[in-house]
Amino acid sequence: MRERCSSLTVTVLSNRWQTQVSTCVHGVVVHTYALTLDREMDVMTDDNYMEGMEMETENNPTMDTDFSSDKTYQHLTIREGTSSSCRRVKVRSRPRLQSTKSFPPYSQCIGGLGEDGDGDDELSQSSDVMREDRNDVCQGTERNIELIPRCARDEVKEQWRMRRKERVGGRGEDTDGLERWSGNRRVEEKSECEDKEMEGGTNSKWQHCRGRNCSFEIEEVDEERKTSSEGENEGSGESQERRDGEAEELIGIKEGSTTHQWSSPHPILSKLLHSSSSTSSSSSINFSSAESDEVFSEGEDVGSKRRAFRKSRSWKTYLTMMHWSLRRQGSWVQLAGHQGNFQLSEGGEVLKLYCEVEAKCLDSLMIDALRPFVPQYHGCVTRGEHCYIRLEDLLSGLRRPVIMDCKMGVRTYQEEEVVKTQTKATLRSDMYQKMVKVDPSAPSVEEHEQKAVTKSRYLQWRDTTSSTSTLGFRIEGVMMEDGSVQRDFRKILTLAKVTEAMLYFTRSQLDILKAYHSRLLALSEALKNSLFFRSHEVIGSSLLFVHDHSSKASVWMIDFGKTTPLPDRLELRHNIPWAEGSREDGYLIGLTSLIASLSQAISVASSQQEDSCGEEQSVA
Ligand SMILES: Nc1ncnc2c1ncn2[C@@H]1O[C@H](COP(=O)(O)OP(=O)(O)OP(=O)(O)O)[C@@H](O)[C@H]1O
Ligand SMILES: O=P(O)(O)O[C@@H]1[C@H](O)[C@H](O)[C@@H](OP(=O)(O)O)[C@H](OP(=O)(O)O)[C@H]1O
Repeated sequence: MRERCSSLTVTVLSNRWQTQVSTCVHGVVVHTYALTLDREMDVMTDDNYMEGMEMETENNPTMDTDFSSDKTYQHLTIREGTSSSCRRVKVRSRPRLQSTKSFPPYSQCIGGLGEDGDGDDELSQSSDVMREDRNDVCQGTERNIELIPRCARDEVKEQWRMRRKERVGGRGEDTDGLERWSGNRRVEEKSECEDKEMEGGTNSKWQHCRGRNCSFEIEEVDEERKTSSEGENEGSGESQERRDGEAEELIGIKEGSTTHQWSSPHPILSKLLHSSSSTSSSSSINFSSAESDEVFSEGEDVGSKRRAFRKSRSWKTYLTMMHWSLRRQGSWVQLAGHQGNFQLSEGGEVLKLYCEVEAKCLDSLMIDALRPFVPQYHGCVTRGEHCYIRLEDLLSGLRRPVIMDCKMGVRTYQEEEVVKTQTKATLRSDMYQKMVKVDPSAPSVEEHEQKAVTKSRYLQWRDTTSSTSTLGFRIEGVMMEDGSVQRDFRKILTLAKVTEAMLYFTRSQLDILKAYHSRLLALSEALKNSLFFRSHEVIGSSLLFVHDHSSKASVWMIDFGKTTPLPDRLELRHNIPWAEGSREDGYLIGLTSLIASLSQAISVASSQQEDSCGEEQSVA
């Protein structure tokens, strides 16, 4: 006989809600725990968030009723049937973002199917089997050097180029570097078959991958909305405003991601999941506001899901809680860099395709003065045929993050690339085409004839057409809270324009600007004390600026794929221009420019604020 009961406990604590949902089916308790929500339900706290769902047998002795036993809190407990057990909240700490007080407005939900989405599927399916054997996880890099004799990233880049060529068919080369991100918001999800073989510990018989789980939640909550509006509010006409609000919430879920675990699938969930997964074939989804509708209606068997859902009305509450919980998860966005380099992972991590150079840098950085400025590095993991480095997801927990990627240094090519060009140059027609697209007069006569340029020629040209050569950094891209991406900043040449970009990026919010400014000053201090910095040529590395509407802002050093150790006893100053053979990278020139630009932006924003205060006073 089917035995089903559920309980929901909501603990109101100050301005947060802590909740636990427990459901008992067949004598087994499924509970969602530790949903810690702000009252506005959209502010993620940095140090506390819902980690997942677990399953226990009802007689499991490890019960924990932390929340309900706390007498100082108000309680709202809704119970049907018998009670359940709840395990201790899993709290994960991560470096704190600097808090400020402002709340940037956001107008739309983010999302976006980026270009090339179809191709992404192919790649993620072919290269990422996503069956993570815990035994494959190796700390450090030694094992991976054996596993991957050459940098997997090169192979993947090559694959992308090949695939791009195939896709454009007879038209020849990539015309605008589509193997790289155009900056659209992107979430890599796992394919259906991968769902079935999700990574898991030895105890886990069945696990649900975060990507699939997300789409399931979206579909089900969406269905709930449809069902209730049809069944209960038919004809009453829901206001568009509310629908929009809900859609926004749903996007919030879709972007979110988490890994939930059950030791066996709940029958209803299983059914719903089955219907969900069997209708969704995408293994790689890019969300865009323009195409988000497709995400919702992707060949779904709406009727059957509706029927299933009607049977499980009691799950409404449960799903709503899941909805809330998932909103707490950050959304993954890759603003710049190579397509196919990243994968989502569970537990606030992202996986970046293994590169020995980068892994070695990260190893060193974890014991360096720069550690607080670098995403936590958790060693490597093998997935399918590739090895990945496990990095802290710097967007984890942020909602509608606003991001800026600044590529640091006065050059983005390594000295060896220049030498290579002089000895055996590989001609790149894709780079020639990118060049011509921006400036048809840029290639030399010879290059026009060849319809190709060398990589170092292209990179040098790119550096001079951006602020890289002059200011020691360039803004690779900016993504605003609505998901819109600006890549035109790469053409900026002057500090005044960078300042304008800063004001745009921060919407002139003083607190955010100040937070960034002081973080960069702190970084500047740390760089002085860094052995790593002194002994490495830092090329093509970025500073990732991240803030969100909840007044958090921080800057992180990322991308060490072209950062190489110097020969013994050679130390760089990093603040002088490059001359061939000097290996100077000009990283500090870039940092100084960024700090100067932020100072200017702070002055501008302060006077804007004073002006508006003055205007208000004169009106009053
Ligand atoms: N640890 C992280 N947490 C969150 N986002 C990240 C992280 N690392 C990278 N990203 C995102 O991915 C983008 C590209 O990162 P990165 O520069 O490391 O990639 P890449 O492919 O090596 O780039 P490039 O082609 O410039 O060498 C960044 O702009 C950022 O949006
Ligand atoms: O930004 P753009 O104008 O598209 O140009 C790319 C950019 O300079 C990348 O830094 C570079 O990758 P690396 O940093 O890894 O060298 C890439 O080379 P690639 O095409 O060989 O990957 C270029 O195509």
